[in-house]
Amino acid sequence: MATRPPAEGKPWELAAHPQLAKGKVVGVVVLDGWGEAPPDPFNCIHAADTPTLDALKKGAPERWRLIKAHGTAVGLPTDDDMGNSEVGHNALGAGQIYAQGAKLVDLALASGKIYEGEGFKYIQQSFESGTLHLIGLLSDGGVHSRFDQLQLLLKGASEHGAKRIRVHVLTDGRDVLDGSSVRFVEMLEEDLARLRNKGVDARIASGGGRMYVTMDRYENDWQVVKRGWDAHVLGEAPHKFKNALEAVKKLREDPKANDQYLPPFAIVDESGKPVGSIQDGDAVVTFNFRADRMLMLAKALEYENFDKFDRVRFPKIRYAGMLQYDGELKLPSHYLVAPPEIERTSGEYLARNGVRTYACSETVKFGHVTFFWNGNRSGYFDSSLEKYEEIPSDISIPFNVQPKMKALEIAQKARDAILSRKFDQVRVNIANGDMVGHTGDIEATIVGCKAADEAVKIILDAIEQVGGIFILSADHGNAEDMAKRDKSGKPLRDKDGKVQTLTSHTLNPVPIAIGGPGLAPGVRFRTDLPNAGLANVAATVMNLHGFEAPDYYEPTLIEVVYK
Ligand SMILES: O=C(O)[C@@H](CO)OP(=O)(O)O
Ligand SMILES: [Mn+2]
Ligand SMILES: [Mn+2]
Repeated sequence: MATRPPAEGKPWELAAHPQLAKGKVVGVVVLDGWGEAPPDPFNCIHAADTPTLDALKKGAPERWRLIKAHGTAVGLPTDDDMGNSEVGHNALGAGQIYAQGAKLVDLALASGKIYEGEGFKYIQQSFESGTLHLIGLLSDGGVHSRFDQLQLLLKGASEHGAKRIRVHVLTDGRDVLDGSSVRFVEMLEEDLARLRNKGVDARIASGGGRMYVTMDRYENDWQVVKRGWDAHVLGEAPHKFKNALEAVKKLREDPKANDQYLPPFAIVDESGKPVGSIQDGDAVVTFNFRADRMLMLAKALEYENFDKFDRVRFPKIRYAGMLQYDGELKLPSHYLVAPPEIERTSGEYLARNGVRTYACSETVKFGHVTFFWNGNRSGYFDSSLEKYEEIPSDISIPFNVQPKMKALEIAQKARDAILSRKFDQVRVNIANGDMVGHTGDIEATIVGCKAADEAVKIILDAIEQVGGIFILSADHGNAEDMAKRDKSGKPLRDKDGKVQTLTSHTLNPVPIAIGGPGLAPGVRFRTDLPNAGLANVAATVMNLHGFEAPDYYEPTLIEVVYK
């Protein structure tokens, strides 16, 4: 697994592909949360009417195959780690496999290097007289954060001088089972009790469900972050409890409540005063390693000038992210672990070789085909060649109520961009399989999958009209399996006999298909790369644009064979 590409000093100019012509319009479609699994009542993709994708599958094995989208194939610590959008789109765009945030944090904690870095030394200056606040997702999903890393950080910080620690917990239920928040809070309380026994004043101070409190992304809804700010920083929330276990248990009693959407809560003392609001002189660490859903809070914590909501108070704190979340904005400016240096992405190469790119998605996935695709870098490589367009997502409407999301609008934008002939690459992310899949609502997910298929048809028709090429794949699984299963693959049932809903991503491979009238007749998938994964896609896309990929990229999936 590379930590840096061996590219230093290499030219940016890409060699012409010996057999494939330049100048074709290439449609790049990423279906979010769209894996491949056996037919089953809990496989929403199978259950949905998806004639366009079914037709592509018939092109196997020459023009349809499966590729890996989880675990070490995308730079995660182990092959038990499910895929996710960040690592998935990073790999798709970068063409190389990088040790990702989760892995880098593991290494830094295991070696103790995390405590020697600039970021830790910076926050450490607050330990003598201030409180250390840890804010993040309470989960072992491994997508945004991991509980064992929080445990190690708590222990390490206390051993390195933190005397007063407050944890602000965001409950998950999206990367882990709904209801697991209770167990995570219990486990965290056990750890904090151990710290108290050692003389550290350590407590949970506030919290809320990740989708309703704090962890919004791509500036979809600043109110989500404001709720978090109020609870974590100001210590103000509509619900007040004496401890966090009582909080999650009580708040979950509402029949409509779930971990993802728990309302914000603050922990208060006997006199009703918050036990852990954030004050001048305190240190704050956001302990998620993944960027997208921490960036908005990072802005609120770090930017002196900020107008997204009224912060009421802007305490003078020492703030560090677990990682630096945005390499272009250099945000946060202090961080505990250096992020993967994702360089020489296909987006940058293609821009430097004159390829004109249009990228589009709706807000909730917009950064996936731009920021993540380009190696966690915001902005354009060359604004004269690129156009990124965002379609506003529905706000405050659950995705199972509006499962078609903006699939049609994205497809129409892509169609127009293709037909305009102003772009060589038209890249989209279609969100339904993932966003609706995360709700755990099977019927709605089936509707969402059908809408995604219809969107694909619009894009493929446009490619047909301009004599172009398409390449379609996905970033990880989700909608193809909505049941938690035992080792043999049988759905697990709860105590009432109901099948346990799987709201998370999966370990499944994802399909990849190529086609279109512009694809040279002899192009087919190679058969010598059975273990290929998402990182092999970038070289493939470069070939479709008529270029050879750099030699240090993961190999292309295609070959040209004249029969
Ligand atoms: O919603 C998210 O943040 C993650 C799941 O935690 O999904 P994705 O990786 O598809 O963005
Ligand atoms: Mn995704
Ligand atoms: Mn997802």
